Amino acid sequence: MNTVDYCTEFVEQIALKNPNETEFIQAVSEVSENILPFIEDHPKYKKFKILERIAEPERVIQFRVTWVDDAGVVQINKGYRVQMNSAIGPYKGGLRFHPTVNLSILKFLAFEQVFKNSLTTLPMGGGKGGSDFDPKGKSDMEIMRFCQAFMTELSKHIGSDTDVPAGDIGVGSREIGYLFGQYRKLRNEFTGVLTGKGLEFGGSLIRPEATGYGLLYFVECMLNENTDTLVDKIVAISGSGNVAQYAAEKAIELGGKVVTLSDSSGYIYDSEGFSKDKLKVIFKIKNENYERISKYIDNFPNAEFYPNEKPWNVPCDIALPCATQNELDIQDAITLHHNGCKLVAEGANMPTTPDAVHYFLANDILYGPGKATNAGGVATSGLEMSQNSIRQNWSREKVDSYLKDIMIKIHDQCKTYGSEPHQRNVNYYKGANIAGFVKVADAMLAQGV
Ligand SMILES: NC(=O)C1=CN([C@@H]2O[C@H](COP(=O)(O)OP(=O)(O)OC[C@H]3O[C@@H](n4cnc5c(N)ncnc54)[C@H](O)[C@@H]3O)[C@@H](O)[C@H]2O)C=CC1
Ligand SMILES: O=C(O)CCC(=O)C(=O)O
Repeated sequence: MNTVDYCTEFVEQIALKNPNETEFIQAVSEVSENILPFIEDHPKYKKFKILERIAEPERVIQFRVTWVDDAGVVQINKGYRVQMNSAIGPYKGGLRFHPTVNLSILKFLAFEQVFKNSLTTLPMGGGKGGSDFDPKGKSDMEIMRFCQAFMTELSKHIGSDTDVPAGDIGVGSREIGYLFGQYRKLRNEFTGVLTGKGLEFGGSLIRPEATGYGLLYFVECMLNENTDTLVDKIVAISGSGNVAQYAAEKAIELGGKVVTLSDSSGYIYDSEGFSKDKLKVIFKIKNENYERISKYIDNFPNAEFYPNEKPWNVPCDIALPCATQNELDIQDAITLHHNGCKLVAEGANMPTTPDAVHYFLANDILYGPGKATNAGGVATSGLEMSQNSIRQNWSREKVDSYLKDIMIKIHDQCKTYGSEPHQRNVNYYKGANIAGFVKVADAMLAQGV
């Protein structure tokens, strides 16, 4: 069978085995595009069906979450944990609370996480979980009761050496606190079973900032590779949650001019660029008041709000999608290109549709895939696990310097596997997929079928 037939058959099998799981099939297809030709050149991986095995979760746990809302009404949600691969370490990956959560989305996220965690150079397997619970409009007490009910079930399946969840969309430090409190009560043990914890109870400095900061450290590497820097670059960012906020903060610190942020209601455009003081207002709107991004205009009337639109039609040098999956499509890619965008790096997981990725690669736009560029978050979670294990708290400077070092190492791995003869740009898409695969694949080979 030639490589093209092998690829086609592989993806067909995945689609047959996982019917209607659109996002999961998309994630596996994207990875296999680079891995299957690599496997053809390294038959040991083919013989032992390593990619086929990576694409089948080791375990999927689904459970009922029942809780009582403020009006005394019983509510029922679905809870999940996908334990995808533990060949190189305990399952590790976030929890997402969002009404769109389903098995397809969590399997795609868990699959991506396996490769991402491998790239971090730390010993972490891949997992992901969450619920279709919608935190929007819920009171603090409702959030607490939901988290307690969710952890009552989840606690049976996780542990500091088994599976260590963290935050993702809809799960920040408040939710991690409630989840941790419930685990501690149920198990009567104080252990690093979650990351992203508060500093008072085992959290790590820099973890909140890590995904956004790491993204910008990676962008710096991509630019440096082309003897360029972030200074004076116009940066468009989507999202306004954890990743977007700290991506904006670090981009500004490195000399960039950040002009957009967004949420699911639309985007704001500030042609003067956000300053650190303006960002503080956004942090307050989003992290304390849980309000819409359009509130920014009340404070800065010169800025503009575009309801129900994405920020990709704003002229920029660099685009950083930091909101959610498939938020940047082919039309957005063409618009970005025509407006002069030279670099796209993903803060979110799989925010770029496959046709848009191929458009970037074909048009010499530097493209950094999320599994490499947003790995700083989980890497710093790995550093939190290390600190918990040795009962220490490292300084901000120490964690930040580890984070920077890890992002440089991820960039190096992408270069090793993604440099192509006669190509000016590193193919980070290919490099990240192959580098992430090799470590997990070799561990699986060594451990037997
Ligand atoms: N928090 C972390 O450490 C990491 C997060 N990620 C990914 O980054 C992305 C953002 O996550 P966080 O910032 O943690 O979540 P968050 O809950 O703090 O923020 C999510 C942001 O995305 C926006 N958003 C959600 N759905 C949207 C939609 N349909 N259209 C436009 N905006 C939308 C929300 O309004 C919010 O501003 C997700 O793809 C997540 O999987 C990736 C690596 C690590
Ligand atoms: O820190 C973690 O374990 C979770 C990070 C995460 O969910 C991600 O990288 O997408």
